[in-house]
Amino acid sequence: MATRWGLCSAGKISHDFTVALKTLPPEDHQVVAVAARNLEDAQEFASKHGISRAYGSYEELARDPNIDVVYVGVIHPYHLSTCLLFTKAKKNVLCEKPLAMNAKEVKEILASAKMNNVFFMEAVWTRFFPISVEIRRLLAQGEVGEVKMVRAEFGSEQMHIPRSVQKELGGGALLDIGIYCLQLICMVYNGEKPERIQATGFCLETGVDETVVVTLKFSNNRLAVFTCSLRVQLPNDAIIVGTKGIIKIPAHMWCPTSMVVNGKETQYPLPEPSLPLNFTNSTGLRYEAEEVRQCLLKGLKESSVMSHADSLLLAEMEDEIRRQVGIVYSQDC
Ligand SMILES: NC(=O)C1=CN([C@@H]2O[C@H](COP(=O)(O)OP(=O)(O)OC[C@H]3O[C@@H](n4cnc5c(N)ncnc54)[C@H](OP(=O)(O)O)[C@@H]3O)[C@@H](O)[C@H]2O)C=CC1
Ligand SMILES: O=C(O)[C@H](O)[C@H](O)[C@H](O)CO
Repeated sequence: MATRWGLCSAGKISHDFTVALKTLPPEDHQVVAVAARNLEDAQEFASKHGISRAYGSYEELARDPNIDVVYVGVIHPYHLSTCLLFTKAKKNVLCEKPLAMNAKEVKEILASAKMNNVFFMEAVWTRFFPISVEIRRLLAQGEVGEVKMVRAEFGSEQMHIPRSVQKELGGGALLDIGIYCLQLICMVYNGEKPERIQATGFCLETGVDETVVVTLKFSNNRLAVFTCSLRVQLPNDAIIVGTKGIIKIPAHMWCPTSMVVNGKETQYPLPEPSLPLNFTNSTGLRYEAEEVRQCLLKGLKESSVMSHADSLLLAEMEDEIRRQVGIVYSQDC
């Protein structure tokens, strides 16, 4: 039976997610409903994508009994309220990254998911790409020895995008794109808490971070460094250096289609989209969707690849980095 998806928002990433689902077998994944703040937006989205039900409020989606899982694609200041709405309505949820504005909100969401006994996952889509699966296999089998250094970058010019730069819309490089570097580091170091985090950077006049550089020290003198920026395009690659070898992830490290292991490159092409996409390589959103389906089929409440503990660790590290750089959201007060 197909997994029946309901979409919360008719925005840009909801469009890409829907296009990505269409690259999977229709007997496995169906979008059956979309909800937006305005009914006209939901209806327009539904007609563009051939979705049967359109709602003019998120509450109506929460009341729809014929949905297996809700995809939350609203901007991040609204992740807390929407996730609580759906978990309390006993809906399984896949919520876009970052899961929330801070660790306090993340804890509230995860507690509600647990209390209501629903599946819940932060949509860190990178973790489900075939390259990420292969990296985890290579690391587990010791192919590059003990990892001593991870370096990652994500910088792109986003000064014209309101939600990237305005504080009340959840702007800031770290939460929007730095999170991809941080999640890679956490994945490689197996969810270990760093012994030390040192962050430096600066804010825009709006009070959100434009560019941040972070170094992290883990046990046994293992290091990581990452840069994120809303101002400049960076090489946007990543490298994992072990005592016996090197894994390189060329751009775009957050949605990779090629990898170089000890000098040997392998390509992992993505399926072509049926409609133009808003973001780079978005048909790769299919892999996280399939992970959700597999978890639901097994009756799991969380994914072992992007667990609740992984989301909390990310949020706590983001809080610490923001504390050092001086980025404060209204949600922190
Ligand atoms: N995994 C990935 O590759 C990507 C993930 N993302 C994540 O997805 C989320 C949405 O990003 P994106 O789609 O680009 O954002 P959009 O600007 O397209 O907004 C998404 C939706 O959020 C709601 N929204 C927007 N502004 C407001 C507001 N001022 N007040 C209340 N609700 C608002 C709207 O919902 P409605 O339709 O109901 O009106 C809107 O459609 C972010 O959290 C982002 O981090 C974004 C891009 C790529
Ligand atoms: O998750 C992402 O990839 C980012 O949110 C977007 O791609 C970025 O903000 C460009 O708008």
